[in-house]
Amino acid sequence: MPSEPLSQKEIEDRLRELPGWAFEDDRIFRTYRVGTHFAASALVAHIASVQDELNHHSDLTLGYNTVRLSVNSHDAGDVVTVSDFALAERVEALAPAHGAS
Ligand SMILES: C[C@H](O)[C@H](O)[C@H]1CNC2=NC(N)=NC(=O)C2=N1
Repeated sequence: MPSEPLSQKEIEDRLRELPGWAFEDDRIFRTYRVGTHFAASALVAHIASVQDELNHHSDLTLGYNTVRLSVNSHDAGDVVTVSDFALAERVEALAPAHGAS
């Protein structure tokens, strides 16, 4: 069942609880910085596992020591929904164990 698009205010209210996350071009996104390239690749693998669990997938970009996550909900017409924030909250919870900031 596709989620409903969130309003601009709902997005802004939710982003206030997610430092480091931002909204642009109908997506929410964040860049994590980690200590090494291999640590960044491990973070990508962990995020991918959670995305499969949630059946909600972001665009993940692996840099030298960064991981950029950008996501919206395709089934709602490529706009931001609660599913995107559910993923963001799960990633925020797992990131510290990877030394990500
Ligand atoms: C068929 C499969 O359940 C759907 O395509 C899932 C997969 N992952 C998804 N990821 C995102 N970001 N949006 C979706 O609507 C979505 N739908």
